[in-house]
Amino acid sequence: MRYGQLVMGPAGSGKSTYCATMQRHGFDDKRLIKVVNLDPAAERFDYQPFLDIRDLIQLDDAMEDEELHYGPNGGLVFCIEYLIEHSDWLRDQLCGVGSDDEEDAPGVEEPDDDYILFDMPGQIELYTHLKAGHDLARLLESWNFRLCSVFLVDSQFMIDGAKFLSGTMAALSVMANMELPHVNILSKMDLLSKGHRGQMDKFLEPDPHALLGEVTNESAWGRKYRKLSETIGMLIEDFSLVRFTPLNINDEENVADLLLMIDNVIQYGEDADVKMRDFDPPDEDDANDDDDGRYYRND
Ligand SMILES: Nc1nc2c(ncn2[C@@H]2O[C@H](COP(=O)(O)OP(=O)(O)OP(=O)(O)O)[C@@H](O)[C@H]2O)c(=O)[nH]1
Ligand SMILES: [Mg+2]
Repeated sequence: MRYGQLVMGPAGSGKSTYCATMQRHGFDDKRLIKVVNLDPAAERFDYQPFLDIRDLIQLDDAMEDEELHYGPNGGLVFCIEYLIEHSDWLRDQLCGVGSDDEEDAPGVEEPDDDYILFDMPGQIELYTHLKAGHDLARLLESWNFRLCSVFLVDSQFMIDGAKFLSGTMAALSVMANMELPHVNILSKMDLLSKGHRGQMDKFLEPDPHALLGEVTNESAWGRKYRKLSETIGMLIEDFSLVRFTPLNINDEENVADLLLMIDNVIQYGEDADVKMRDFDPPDEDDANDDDDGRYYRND
């Protein structure tokens, strides 16, 4: 089985830093977490990429091409579409050259629990409404990846009601478009002042009505479109659609908890063998033993 996180979010929200942090955390924990760079415009990152889209196509290729003449934004979208059109390249790199997973060819060895983070570009429309992000997720799933969308939003942009709503709507669009289990992260918590950190608490278990009160009283626009804002608030609340998990990359416990949460979402580790051990027969009145006198342990 393969496990993957598609790490998405607006430009500069901390995606590459998140990948580097998780890889380092895994390393300390003797756990191999690979990172694939899918940002054709990336210049530097602090992780060891297992695979790099720039070996297939670079942003400059799309921008300098005589016929294409893309600007940086269209160029980026072109590169991801190009990657999907050349999915053989990606599959060979991810699953081994000549691998034929789609047909479940006999003799192809499945790697044990491959765990891969995909560091995506900050071109948010790739995930909110274009087909490219959605298609990439389906491709990976067809190669036996169990995936989770990880959507990062910079916590500094989420400190008032209006910004929170707009970040929430972006997260909702990604959820709807990607059709994957989804985790939202408030990144860069270490940069928030103490005061702002306190303010942030109300967004972690959001009460859309309270937030909307704040939004709708703020401006003439807010008052005029009060009903619309209220309906959006109800949508968020009724479906419990959006939750954010804060991340301070300097707090190891925070990093470990977040990774565990995502592991649970993609059911990583649940297929591990259940090991049985014999213990001395427990006391007669010990209520915790199993019928056959054995304890079960999953380690
Ligand atoms: N203090 C602090 N800085 C951060 C954190 N995450 C990212 N940064 C900084 O924010 C800037 C952008 O971070 P990246 O990780 O490159 O963000 P990105 O989302 O990969 O950016 P793009 O790929 O350009 O969209 C860099 O200067 C990082 O050092 C964080 O958790 N704490
Ligand atoms: Mg990046």
